[in-house]
Amino acid sequence: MEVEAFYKRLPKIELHAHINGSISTESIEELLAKNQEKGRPQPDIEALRQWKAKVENGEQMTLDGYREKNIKICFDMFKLIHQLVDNSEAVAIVTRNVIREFAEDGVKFLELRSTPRDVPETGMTKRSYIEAVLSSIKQCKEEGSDITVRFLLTIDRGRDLQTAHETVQLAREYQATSDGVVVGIDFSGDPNKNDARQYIPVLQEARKSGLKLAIHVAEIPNVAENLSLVQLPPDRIGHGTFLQPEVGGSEELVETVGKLRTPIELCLTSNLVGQTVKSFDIHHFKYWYERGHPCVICTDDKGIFATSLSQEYQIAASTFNLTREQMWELSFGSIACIFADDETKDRLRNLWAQERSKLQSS
Ligand SMILES: CNc1ncnc2c1ncn2[C@@H]1O[C@H](COP(=O)(O)O)[C@@H](O)[C@H]1O
Ligand SMILES: [Zn+2]
Repeated sequence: MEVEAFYKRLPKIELHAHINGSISTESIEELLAKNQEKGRPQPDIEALRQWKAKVENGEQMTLDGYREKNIKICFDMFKLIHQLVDNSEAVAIVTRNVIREFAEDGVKFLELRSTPRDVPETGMTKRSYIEAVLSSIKQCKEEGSDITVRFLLTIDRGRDLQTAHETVQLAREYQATSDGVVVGIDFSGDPNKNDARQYIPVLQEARKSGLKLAIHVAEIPNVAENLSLVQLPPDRIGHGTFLQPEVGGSEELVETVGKLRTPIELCLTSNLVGQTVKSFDIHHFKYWYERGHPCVICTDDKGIFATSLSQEYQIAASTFNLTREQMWELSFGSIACIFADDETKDRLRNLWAQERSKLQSS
């Protein structure tokens, strides 16, 4: 079987996908058409179009030494997307499309994450935002999509503590009423903003309520901050780019994460385009994978980085010379890292076994 077809057919787990960062070009067009139809003002997203065109052509990847700049541009892109996704209907459309796109790419279990926003001009509240996401997850389930979806509410480190606290309150509320769909908290946002340590009590409070914690750690170097975050400890680490001493982390960071065996969500293209990693061959995936540490390959923002999960698997396999068998094990091993009960994990493991025999016979 062709490489591309193999990685698409391989059953996969996606655990690190920001809803708005995952927006496809088709969704952008759909939202613009909707605005037109309803006579709503169109946001100026020319810079977003240009960025997407460049990333699709691989142009952003050739930049060197532009870490701060590229990461900064990513956050400017999120602002533009947020201008377009400024009402509950748009949130529902993007979520529905993102789920369908991941399902189409062979993802069988998906944890989405998103920052609840209110936009008074359109009447969107944080609650209607969350409900729009939940309604699309429900709709996809009712349509019989071959994918299980869970939802994490995002605390944006660029916003204040009060907002973070409110997000935890909302997560608690929906954890109790969403039929098991809301399972935890994602801590993310511009890593250059604020001191993450101030959010630790709020994150601890979330954990006390039984919410799982997926925390962006070491997206940029900062030993003191990152040490406090890994010592929480989170249930999963996002990125973990600067944990090792060789890249500006520390022995203590590596030892702590290694001892706790905190799974790491690794997003190769995201780090390359964001320029926190200079080339695929030196991506920290290699370090953690070779140590036998729990590693999960993820996309982060497939819309902003013009990628797909099957493409990320393909990149990891070709960069590090991994066999299809090893990639299979990587995908299978990711089941252990999902935020779900043992019954769900067992169901997925059975599904993987079925898919394996189908793949072998084709
Ligand atoms: C590039 N690496 C990253 N590092 C940190 N935070 C990121 C991120 N990529 C995305 N986000 C976070 O997700 C939001 C967009 O999705 P939602 O509107 O929440 O669905 C961004 O505004 C940012 O806060
Ligand atoms: Zn992320």
